[in-house]
Amino acid sequence: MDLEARVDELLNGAAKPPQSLGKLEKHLKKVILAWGEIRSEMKPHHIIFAADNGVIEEGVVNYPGEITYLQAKNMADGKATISCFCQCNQIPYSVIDIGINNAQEAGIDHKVAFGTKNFMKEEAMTQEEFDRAWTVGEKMVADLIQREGVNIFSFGEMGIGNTTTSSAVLHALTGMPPEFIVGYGAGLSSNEFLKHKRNIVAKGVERHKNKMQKVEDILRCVGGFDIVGICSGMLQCAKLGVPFVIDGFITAVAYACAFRIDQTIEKYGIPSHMSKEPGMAYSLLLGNIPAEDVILHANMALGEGTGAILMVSMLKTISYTMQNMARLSDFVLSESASAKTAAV
Ligand SMILES: Cc1cc2ncn([C@H]3O[C@H](COP(=O)(O)O)[C@@H](O)[C@H]3O)c2cc1C
Ligand SMILES: O=C(O)c1cccnc1
Repeated sequence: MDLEARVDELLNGAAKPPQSLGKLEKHLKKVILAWGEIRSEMKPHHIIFAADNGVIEEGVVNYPGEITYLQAKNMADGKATISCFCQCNQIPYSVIDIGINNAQEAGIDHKVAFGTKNFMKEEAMTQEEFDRAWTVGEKMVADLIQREGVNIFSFGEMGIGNTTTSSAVLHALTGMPPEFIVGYGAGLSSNEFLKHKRNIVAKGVERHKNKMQKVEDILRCVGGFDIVGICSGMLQCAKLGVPFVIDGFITAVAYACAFRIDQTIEKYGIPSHMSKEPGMAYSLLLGNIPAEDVILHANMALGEGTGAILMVSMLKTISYTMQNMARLSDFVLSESASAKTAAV
């Protein structure tokens, strides 16, 4: 029997009506097919990349840039939302400083630079900075697989200005007008604010349009170090046969970029939560994940990866259940019931 048939047997042979665990069954099947074998243990790890963005000079955020460092520190100290979600669900996590604009320590130091440059004035990063950020994402994933046997990843980010850079990347990648992509980000605000943010996204992309033929160039010109790290991390997952969970607008944009670079990534990306940000559903769809496959619609908009942690927990639950519950073949039916069942 091939692997797909064995997974179907695992799911349909459990003592329950077929497909009664709905989308959980579908996603567990995707995880197992990504692994290439049925495994009894799920070993998750959540990676949060943190970096600052020069474009916040343009007034596209409601918070000071210092929050990136302070919240990344909170994360590393176990005091942020994502830390509590991870602790409560016993999921290990790492906070990676891939470009925080602060000399003090917050998480694991892989700082490429003290934030990107303002893309309204120049390219967000140099080619050398891009290459280093790319390598950080690849290496983090490869090391965790090799050292700790991680077999499912999830990603999150921390970076004031990240909904602006992600919107710019998505706009440059697809041509989709900013009106359909740009949302409020962290903090509720006015229509005027939204119009200004859309304008910055449109102008920033326009400014660099002649240099952005490849996805990598889009990320380099208008993206952020964290988006680059997530994108390369996802591609590394696919290369090494490990599935990953997608949550949040920024991570979904990184997924859309990764898909554009290598479509085999589709076999490895598992959706979790649908963010309030308007470009989220579209970003997933670009990587062939329809909105109906997203299990959680909780109106969260955080970016740290809280939805991913809930999804990993659900995947662990369904995996445990399929391996430990009774089988339909274990039922010992009375003769009359067997005759009835046979007749159905
Ligand atoms: C206290 C605080 C904690 C956060 N945790 C995640 N984000 C989220 O908000 C930021 C993106 O929104 P924008 O593009 O509007 O800056 C990212 O850092 C994201 O992770 C936070 C934002 C704040 C203020
Ligand atoms: O959807 C997200 O990922 C998001 C929304 C608001 C702020 N930060 C992230």
